[in-house]
Amino acid sequence: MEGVDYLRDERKKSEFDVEAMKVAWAGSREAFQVSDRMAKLVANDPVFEKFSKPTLGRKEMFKNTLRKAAYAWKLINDLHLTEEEAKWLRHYIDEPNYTDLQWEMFVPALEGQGSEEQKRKWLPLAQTMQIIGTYAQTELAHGSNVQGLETTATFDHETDQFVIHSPTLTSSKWWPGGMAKVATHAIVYARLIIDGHFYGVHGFIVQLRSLEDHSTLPGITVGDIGMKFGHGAYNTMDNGVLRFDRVRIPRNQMLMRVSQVTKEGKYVQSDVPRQLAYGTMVSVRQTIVSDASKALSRAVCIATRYSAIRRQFGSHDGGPETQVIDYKTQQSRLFPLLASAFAFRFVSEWLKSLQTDVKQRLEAKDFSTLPEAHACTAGLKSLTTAATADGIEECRKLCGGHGYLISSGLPELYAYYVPACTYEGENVVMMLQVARFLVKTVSEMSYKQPVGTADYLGRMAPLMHNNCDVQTAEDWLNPSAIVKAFETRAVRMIVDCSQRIAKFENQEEGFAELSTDLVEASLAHCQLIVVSTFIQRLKQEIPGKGVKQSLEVLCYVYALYLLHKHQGDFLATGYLTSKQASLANDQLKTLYSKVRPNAIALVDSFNHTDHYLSSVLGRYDGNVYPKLYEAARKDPLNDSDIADGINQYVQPILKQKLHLAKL
Ligand SMILES: CCCCCCCCCCCCCCCCCC(=O)SCCNC(=O)CCNC(=O)[C@H](O)C(C)(C)COP(=O)(O)OP(=O)(O)OC[C@H]1O[C@@H](n2cnc3c(N)ncnc32)[C@H](O)[C@@H]1OP(=O)(O)O
Ligand SMILES: Cc1cc2nc3c(=O)[nH]c(=O)nc-3n(C[C@H](O)[C@H](O)[C@H](O)COP(=O)(O)OP(=O)(O)OC[C@H]3O[C@@H](n4cnc5c(N)ncnc54)[C@H](O)[C@@H]3O)c2cc1C
Repeated sequence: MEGVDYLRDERKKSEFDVEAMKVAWAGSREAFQVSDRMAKLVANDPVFEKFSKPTLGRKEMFKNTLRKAAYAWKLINDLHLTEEEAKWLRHYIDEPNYTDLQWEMFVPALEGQGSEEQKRKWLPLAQTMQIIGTYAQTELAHGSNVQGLETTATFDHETDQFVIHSPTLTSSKWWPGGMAKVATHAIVYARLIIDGHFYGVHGFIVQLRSLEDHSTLPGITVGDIGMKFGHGAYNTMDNGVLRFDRVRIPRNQMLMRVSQVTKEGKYVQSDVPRQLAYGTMVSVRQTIVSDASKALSRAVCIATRYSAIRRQFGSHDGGPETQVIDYKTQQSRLFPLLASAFAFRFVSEWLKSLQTDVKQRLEAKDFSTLPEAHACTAGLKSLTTAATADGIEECRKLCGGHGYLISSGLPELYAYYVPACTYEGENVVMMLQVARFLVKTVSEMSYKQPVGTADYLGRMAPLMHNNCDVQTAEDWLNPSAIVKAFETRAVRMIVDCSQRIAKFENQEEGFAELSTDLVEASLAHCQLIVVSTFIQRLKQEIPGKGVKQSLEVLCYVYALYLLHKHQGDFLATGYLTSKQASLANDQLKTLYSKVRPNAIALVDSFNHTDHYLSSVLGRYDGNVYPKLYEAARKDPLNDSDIADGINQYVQPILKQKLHLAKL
């Protein structure tokens, strides 16, 4: 039998309706249709071919990406694609480039932080790509600490302008995507100075390049910061370095929604919180959570299909060897990742709806949910990107030696994905933001009832004293037992930290001293959000034969896997006994055997095309070995029998050996 037959047999074992599961994964039939249409459009167009990418040099690779981005823009216009369709199109092209910054950061920054007048002027230019923008916040010496940025924007009363300046080497903007070679404009974050007074960091729209010939404008020095980790992965992007030598911009190019500077040089704070200036980061963090489920599902799809094809050991009487997916150890590494992909998908949908709600409230000047939205996006960004990056690497290992080949698709995926743990808020720094929110919520509880994702803190008294009543492994198949365990663990960890901080004379010192425990408590809070969201999702109607049941199994796998992984926390907080933790682990093993017959159908439900996966190991048809052989034959080193350099550097050594032998 060949891989093709193995996957065909696997698909026959499925106990649920795969087409209905595709809709559940996508969120709705309409969402499925849009993404499916765009996936096929990209997969079937030779312009978007990407198998040759790993063999291209940096310049060729960059140019190739520009060509694809230009073609994509043409398609978007010619086919009158909607905003949603255009997003999916860019997603499936699967090559980081300047348009990510244009659409995910530049346009949202204008929308979220521009005044009505500024939006009227700049948005149409950006939305029609008459200008191309980037988000220039991070500097050589400061990324996480936004208030520590050094670039200055000094108001000049006489000319009614701001003077943008890089006073030190370390103030050079460093990292912004698309900035080195493409962006014509940037939203530059700088210290606002009026009459020698510092008014905090603000965003300014600065033109970098001529719209006529693309040359850099006077006073601007800009370039690429150099090659990044993983050959093809993120090197299609021109992350840049930028310096300003007293560049002048009109006063009305400071983003003025949150605060304004008048012609007289007066600083006026609007009636909106200053944190709205961080709004672009909040919205992109939500997109990053959604991207995590896509990246993880991609790696899991490759590893699952290959695990069903790969056979090692266990042959009796000349029969076939065991599929590696049947090894319990393989299942215990793979299936929690499969479950995590679904968990992240559902939590990202929930986060999107939270974001929409916050946006509507902000328009009505209701800022009450902003701190929670910030904590949720920061925490979930951190949780999902860390788990996804680790998960992709685990999938590579699950594919054995072949996972190390570029043609497996996994090394490039990892290298593309792993900076998500750093960009848009370094993950530990983000978890500390969650901790601030939680500690503050606890400290305010005497006069303010916690709401939303923190409402369980309001049920602190029972959660501090209850014990788990699970007696059998079956008892763990109960959503309320699971939620209660996660709530109790989180509440006890948060309260413990809060009480210990309170003992310090200086609370900031206490926070710093306990920061490692606080990060763990924040993780416990975020895991509770993901688990609860999954459970809530299952309370909704989910059509299709066996779909809900399969998702229920995955939900329990996700929750009990976390419980097992973090059982130290659960035991230390005294809610569980070691017997109950061990029962959870027993149940987890039973659940793996329920996932097993459905594993291939579950990864088929992601609806990933072979083009998107770009993996010989993860091919839909399972024809792995012939295609691996074919891919290897195509390597440039195999172009000739005798490679360049052999006659020059190897033959002389061989000949010298002959000479020595004669002696
Ligand atoms: C459908 C198809 C889909 C396709 C998918 C395609 C996906 C593509 C994904 C997009 C890829 C885009 C490319 C990647 C680009 C990366 C861009 C970047 O990295 S850009 C660079 C990214 N850089 C970073 O991310 C930098 C990270 N650093 C920071 O964000 C800040 O410096 C800080 C938050 C750490 C500290 O802030 P600081 O002001 O010093 O001080 P404090 O801590 O004292 O906080 C004071 C108060 O403010 C509060 N608050 C804080 N933030 C927020 C907020 N956002 N909101 C609200 N509130 C907030 C905070 O809670 C506190 O409240 P309270 O206690 O007083 O009540
Ligand atoms: C691929 C990529 C693309 C990017 N694109 C952009 C872009 O388009 N625009 C842009 O402006 N920026 C961009 N960035 C920059 C990115 O946003 C920053 O790198 C990120 O915010 C982290 O900041 P940092 O580099 O200063 O890390 P640092 O803060 O220097 O982190 C170093 C270490 O210090 C720790 N640390 C820092 N502060 C604390 C603290 N308070 N407590 C405990 N530990 C701490 C961190 O946990 C980390 O382990 C990009 C980065 C990458 C990698």
